[in-house]
Amino acid sequence: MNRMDAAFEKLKSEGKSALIPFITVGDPHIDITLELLLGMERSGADIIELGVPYSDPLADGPVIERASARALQNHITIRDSLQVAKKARERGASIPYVLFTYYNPVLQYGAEKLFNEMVDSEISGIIIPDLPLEESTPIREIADRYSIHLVPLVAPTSKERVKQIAQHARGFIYCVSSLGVTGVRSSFAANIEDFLDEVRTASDLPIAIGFGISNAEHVRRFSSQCDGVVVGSAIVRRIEEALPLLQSPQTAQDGVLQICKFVRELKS
Ligand SMILES: O=P(O)(O)OC[C@@H](O)[C@@H](O)c1c[nH]c2ccccc12
Repeated sequence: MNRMDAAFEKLKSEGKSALIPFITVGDPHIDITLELLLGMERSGADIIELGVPYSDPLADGPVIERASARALQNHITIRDSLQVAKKARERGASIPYVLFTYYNPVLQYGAEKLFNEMVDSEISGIIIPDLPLEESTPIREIADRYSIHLVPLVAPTSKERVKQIAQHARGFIYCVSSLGVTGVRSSFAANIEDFLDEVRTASDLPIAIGFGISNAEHVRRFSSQCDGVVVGSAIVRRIEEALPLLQSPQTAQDGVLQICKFVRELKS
């Protein structure tokens, strides 16, 4: 049983939905990432998406694009993401982590090597947004060998592909709430509840929703229908706002606490 499966099962038995924050590794510094992983867990995060910064984040809006640029100034790599996950485990972190990376860094690093090291870092899953179903078989076969979940994305436009994607899904199914790129939204696709029902009937796996979820009301709205709710840009934007605190050793902890306070609000 993968750590992620256990987390979803436990939450389901408690009638709860997973709060799944996304942060970019190394934004603004790898030591801050470590403190955020531990602090967000203490603040109610149930699963954390660890974003590997990339120079060409096609599916990302401006907030995460800027976070990737800040992290790349520190030359953050996939290896750093694996190491910070391992350090968090050594510091007592127990919630599941999902590595979030575009396909190119996976190819550069070597898929076999990556999955082998993900086991060592106790990372439970991976999301590769620009890996289409048609090209995903070799990666899924490696992932299955290491019992790591290759989590697929489905969007309202996926239509009949939802069934195909669901058949090959592992871990959970990431439902994108609306078209376009990541980023805070005030409204979602009109038929979003129908879309979620469609995904629900296509698979027994947990389903999580992401894109634009930015406050406790959004989290509450989707928690009844989804097993997980992903919040990225709204958290990353608070990291950006707290940069002056985070970038000075004397006040970094205050900055971390500010972000953790927001996570606690989302979980409330
Ligand atoms: O930032 P948002 O709107 O809260 O959406 C989550 C998103 O950040 C995270 O899951 C993610 C970051 N980059 C992505 C690219 C594609 C799909 C999902 C993502």
